[in-house]
Amino acid sequence: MRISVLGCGYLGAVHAVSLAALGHDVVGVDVDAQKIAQLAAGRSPFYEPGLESALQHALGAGRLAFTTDVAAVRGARVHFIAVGTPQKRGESAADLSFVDAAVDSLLPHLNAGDVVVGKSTVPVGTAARLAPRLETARTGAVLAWNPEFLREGYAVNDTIAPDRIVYGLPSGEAGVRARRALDEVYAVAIGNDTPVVATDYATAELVKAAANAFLATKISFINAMAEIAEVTGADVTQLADALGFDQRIGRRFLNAGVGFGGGCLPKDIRAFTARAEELGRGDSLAFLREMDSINLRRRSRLVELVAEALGGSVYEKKIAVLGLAFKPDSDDVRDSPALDIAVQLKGLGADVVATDPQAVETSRRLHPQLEYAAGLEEALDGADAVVLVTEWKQFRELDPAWARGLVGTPLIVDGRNTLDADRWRAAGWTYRGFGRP
Ligand SMILES: NC(=O)C1=CN([C@@H]2O[C@H](COP(=O)(O)OP(=O)(O)OC[C@H]3O[C@@H](n4cnc5c(N)ncnc54)[C@H](O)[C@@H]3O)[C@@H](O)[C@H]2O)C=CC1
Ligand SMILES: O=C(O)[C@H]1O[C@H](OP(=O)(O)OP(=O)(O)OC[C@H]2O[C@@H](n3ccc(=O)[nH]c3=O)[C@H](O)[C@@H]2O)[C@H](O)[C@@H](O)[C@@H]1O
Repeated sequence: MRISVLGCGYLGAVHAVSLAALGHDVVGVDVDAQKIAQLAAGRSPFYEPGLESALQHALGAGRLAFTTDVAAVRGARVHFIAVGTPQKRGESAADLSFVDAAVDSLLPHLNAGDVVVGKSTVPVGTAARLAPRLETARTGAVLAWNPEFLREGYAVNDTIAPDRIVYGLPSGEAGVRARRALDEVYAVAIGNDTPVVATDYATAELVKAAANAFLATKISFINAMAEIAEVTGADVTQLADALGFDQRIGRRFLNAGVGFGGGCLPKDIRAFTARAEELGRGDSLAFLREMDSINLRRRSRLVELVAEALGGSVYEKKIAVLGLAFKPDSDDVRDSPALDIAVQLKGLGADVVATDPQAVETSRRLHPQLEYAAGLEEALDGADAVVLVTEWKQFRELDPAWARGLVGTPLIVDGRNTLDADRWRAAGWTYRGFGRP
């Protein structure tokens, strides 16, 4: 099937490449000429495992093209909207201007029978607001909403083999047409028994908001437990293990630490609360504000813990910050707890040297004032304290004996509770966990 994807960022580029890998003919469109030039040349504009090789393969097979010219969508049967929906500056609500612009840019190029499919995460009510535009422009096209649940770091696999597919469809014949087209797009996953939930626009939009709200709540719940563990001497990692054996709770997303960041969970819970308030149901989601506060508190608490461990102040102390990305296997530093902590420490007068296997360049663009090290050895050299904030494999597997030979003072603060405390202590380190002794 011929498919277009508008917006070739973390979501759209992966979507375009993955659909081409599944055998579709795909054109990716973006307003960012530099991004398009990179993609067209077979280079991923961001780090995502497996993306670049799949991109090169699809380009080589002639099934994938990239352009800034939206007219190139002509002839595609399905048009995915994958543009950003960032938080509005100074507000909690989502900025939908990119979605509106993308839909409007498509209108002159649609043919009767086309299906426009929203993938971006949007406040409930957005699809119902946009659908009449397709009718007014007499395009003969229909609108569906098909939220995306991929995780960065696993994005290609999550797109090719999702754990569920959700369609928000219009009623009547239009819905039947949209469903038929989407079933064709996802024929491989459906053939592999992936559950499909076909529903109305509002439910589909809400599934996405609710999923991210639930994940954020799970993380903030365990981080609230970490706060209590800190003052009682309990161990939050053992607590999480014990809770996780209860099948109804489950162990995943119960890792306490510096909390959640990224381009999605933080902005999505804020947009959800803003939308609930617009709908007169602010009370229903008031708890999400608390989840946000717990989450942000973890960052400042880690900074305090580092200061405490250094005798009260970080001023002029050399601190090696291990990690900048919001999670391992990504170069994404949008609302990253790790980068935020590095900036806070620097603001308190610490001599911060930060390193990350993939996110140094993305961090430098936002915070050129920080000092970055290309590798672990340089970051650890002479450090008064080491702070682990993104649990990359190379940091989890750091050898405490080797690291001890490099630092000035063997003090480690484990912001992700990911190291073996006994092993580090046995190697002569002062180990500080985050919600565990
Ligand atoms: N990053 C992720 O893992 C996931 C993101 N989402 C959602 O997907 C959406 C996109 O997120 P990201 O890809 O992370 O953002 P992003 O910022 O990486 O990418 C958005 C892209 O859209 C482009 N764009 C803006 N206006 C355009 C227009 N009128 N026409 C064509 N392209 C345009 C931008 O230049 C940019 O390349 C958001 O709603 C996000 O919440 C959903 C699931 C996963
Ligand atoms: O809407 C989105 O964009 C996506 O947001 C998240 O995916 P992602 O942001 O890639 O990353 P996650 O694996 O969810 O991690 C988010 C943050 O939570 C943190 N986290 C995760 C798990 C945990 O136990 N503790 C914890 O602090 C991570 O370090 C990271 O900062 C969701 O998991 C995806 O399903 C969703 O599609």
